[in-house]
Amino acid sequence: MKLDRVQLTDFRNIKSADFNPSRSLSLISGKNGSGKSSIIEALYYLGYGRSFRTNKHESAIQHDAERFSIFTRCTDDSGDESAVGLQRSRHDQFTCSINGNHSHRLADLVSLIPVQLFTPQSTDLIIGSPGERRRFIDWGLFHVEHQFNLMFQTFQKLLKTRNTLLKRQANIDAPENAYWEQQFVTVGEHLNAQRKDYVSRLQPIFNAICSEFLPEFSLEISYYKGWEKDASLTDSLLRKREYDSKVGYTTSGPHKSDLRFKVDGSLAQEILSRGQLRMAVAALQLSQTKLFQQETQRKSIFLLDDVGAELDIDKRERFIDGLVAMDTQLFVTAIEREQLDFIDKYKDKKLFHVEHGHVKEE
Ligand SMILES: Nc1ncnc2c1ncn2[C@@H]1O[C@H](COP(=O)(O)OP(=O)(O)OP(=O)(O)O)[C@@H](O)[C@H]1O
Repeated sequence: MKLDRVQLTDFRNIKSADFNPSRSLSLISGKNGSGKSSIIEALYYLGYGRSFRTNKHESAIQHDAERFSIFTRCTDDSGDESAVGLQRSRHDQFTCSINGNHSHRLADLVSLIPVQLFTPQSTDLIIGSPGERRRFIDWGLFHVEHQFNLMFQTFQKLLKTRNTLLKRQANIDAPENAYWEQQFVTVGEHLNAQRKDYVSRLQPIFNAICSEFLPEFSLEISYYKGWEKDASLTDSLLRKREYDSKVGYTTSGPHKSDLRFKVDGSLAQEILSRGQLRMAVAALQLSQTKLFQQETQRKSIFLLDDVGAELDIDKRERFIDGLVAMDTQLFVTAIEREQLDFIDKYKDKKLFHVEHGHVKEE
């Protein structure tokens, strides 16, 4: 997917912007508070239907405006053109429009435009909560496995049902409840198998990229399924039944799965510096981009916010080289162009300057 034109209206401090990004690399520079991250946030909305900075859509609507809108003309990987729009008002639910057809289904938008993001907070992928890492794996599965979203939504519903039964102290073995338990196990084992398989496909790519990005360390990534290693989910649920009833929720299952990063047997966050952790995250994201391309023959859109704050100059260059070589459409923000002085070597690039919410091509 490539975005050919982007139009923003009443998004944060951007009253109105209309620009044609490069199909390869767009550098967006400007002073603090000029609106660079707002552009990245708006593009992220196209890929996720939400912000990465806030859960409140209202915060992204320009003060005094009723709604924001984000519109793009894009070309997919088979050369078909689409017009995609998204609006959020202070009151409505989510609505998007794809080639004139309106939809309230987030999945319609999200499956169309695959977007990845790297920001100063990206180390959370390693040091943050397991939920961050599950979302990372699930992004890959969502874009690769057609039925993944349906299965994931079904699992969430089954988990909710099981937790409700546990809270009510219901007898899980009663015939009317045993059905739900069985469904939970079937879908849960399936979800686990897909995640495990995804991580095993990602591992060799990650190892190869890490040996280039962090050659001084041997970084290993492993998958924890969310319950005891050698047990089936049925056995684990049975073993924890009494405890789960006491606490009122399910303590084992794929909703507890995680990724673990280790360097010589120790947790990566105990060994690596902050900059090295960022490189590990960059390697992880590059691996995911590569796997996504290999398995779908599609290209993703990559957003790199405030790259100067994240990585030193050769790491920045290596990361951007990797993304450009994979033909992702890349949007990079920096306070000053000099933070990316190596950028001159890229042929197909565009430079944009942002000032008080106005975007101008240089
Ligand atoms: N809802 C809103 N309406 C109008 N302006 C807003 C809104 N939300 C944030 N702003 C303002 O938008 C401006 C742009 O913020 P943004 O985070 O995009 O800046 P930036 O260029 O990325 O800055 P930095 O380099 O400091 O990260 C800020 O001055 C912020 O106060």
